[in-house]
Amino acid sequence: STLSALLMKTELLDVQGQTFCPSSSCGLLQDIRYPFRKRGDPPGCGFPEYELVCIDNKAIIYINRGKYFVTSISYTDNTFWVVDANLDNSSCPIPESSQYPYAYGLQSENITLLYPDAITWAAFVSCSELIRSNAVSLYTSVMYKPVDCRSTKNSLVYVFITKYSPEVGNIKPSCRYLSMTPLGSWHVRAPDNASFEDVVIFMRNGFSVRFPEQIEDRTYRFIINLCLNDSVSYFYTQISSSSILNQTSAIVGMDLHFLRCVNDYSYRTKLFWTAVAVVSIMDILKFMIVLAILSRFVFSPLAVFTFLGYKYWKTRISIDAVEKFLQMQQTLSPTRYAYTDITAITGHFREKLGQGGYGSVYKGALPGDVFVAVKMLANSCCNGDEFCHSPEKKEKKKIKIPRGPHLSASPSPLFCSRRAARPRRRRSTPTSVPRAGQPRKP
Ligand SMILES: Nc1ncnc2c1ncn2[C@@H]1O[C@H](COP(=O)(O)OP(=O)(O)OP(=O)(O)O)[C@@H](O)[C@H]1O
Repeated sequence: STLSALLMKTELLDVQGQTFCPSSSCGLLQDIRYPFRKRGDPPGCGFPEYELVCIDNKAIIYINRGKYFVTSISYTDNTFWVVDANLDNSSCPIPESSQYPYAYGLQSENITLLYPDAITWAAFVSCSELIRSNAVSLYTSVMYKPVDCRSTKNSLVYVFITKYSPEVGNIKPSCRYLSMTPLGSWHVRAPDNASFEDVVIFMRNGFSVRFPEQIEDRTYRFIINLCLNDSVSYFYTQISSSSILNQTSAIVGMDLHFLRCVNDYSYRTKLFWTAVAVVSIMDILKFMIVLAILSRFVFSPLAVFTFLGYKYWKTRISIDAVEKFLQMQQTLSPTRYAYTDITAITGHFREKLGQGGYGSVYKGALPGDVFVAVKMLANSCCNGDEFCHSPEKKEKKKIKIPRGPHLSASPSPLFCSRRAARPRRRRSTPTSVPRAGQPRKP
């Protein structure tokens, strides 16, 4: 069903309006298709030898200029059943064939395609002498059965059954050949002693014709070449189309087109399924090759570029973090304040927060209500060296640990590092500060 869907899809994709060889019917005869063709079908449909003409709901085929009705077709057995169209409706019909006696089957020099599937044949002869008893031919025994309804005084008509190869060359010297016809099929054979009445029944039923093997080989090559050309031209047509849909469907459509073509000419035969298998394998190979090419030239570079991009992005992020940090540090750089500023910031040293080793710490407020602690050096022994040395060290230390919690600490404009070279810190006690609460000018 999937395949049918694909084939139907291909039908939809066929924008060229190309005509394939759909099966047709004629009267009761349904599903007429490859290797048959109907008169008027496009060239390439079926074979000329298998051309059928539908007249009055009857499918007619010409075999060696003989006209026959096709009554049934068996695509599984590669046979079809025909009845002589010139057989009259009288009770005394004989084949009207004016053809040369069949050397073998129905073939002639020009026609090598159609072979009867019948084993038994009826041969009609006209003799100048009475044949009294069963005659024995050179190779096989044949029984001459009189056809009284066709005989005259000077021409006595007989019929005899022969197998495989008609015994035309071995008829009696007093007899001349009239006509012959195959009877039945491989399975349905006329008995050796069949009477004329029996032969009439057989003739009205017709005989089976098969598709010979050698045509299939020739046919296979023909079909494959035809369908390859067809699908290639389909591909170029699609590629040169202005529609993107058509262009993208060119590659897949080409395969489906090919399969559909083979199916039309060789409906679900061994050839068709072989073509399906070959096309499937080719498609898998094509897919793998395309995948390998894409991996080599697209996916691999893409993965490398993605990785490099990711690395670059990560680096940018960390650089941005450092830049941000450094910018923040600019606001922490030491600022010189006048004493009047300090008094304004601390509100005239209104609120003392504590006492350190070097001086008292007061609460202050910078513009924008930023609260700071202000230490007033009251007990410096080192001329403010602490203010000069410690900030650099502090900066470096901070860069190494950019996300430390101290970054968000409120800035202290008068910040004094404990790492500054100074004497071992003394515990701050009120008694150790000589002028606690009386800050001197910094
Ligand atoms: N930001 C602040 N907020 C509130 N109080 C503070 C603040 N900074 C300092 N103090 C008070 O001031 C006192 C002295 O602080 P400081 O940092 O000067 O101590 P220290 O390190 O012992 O001094 P030094 O470095 O001069 O030896 C603290 O004990 C604390 O009570």
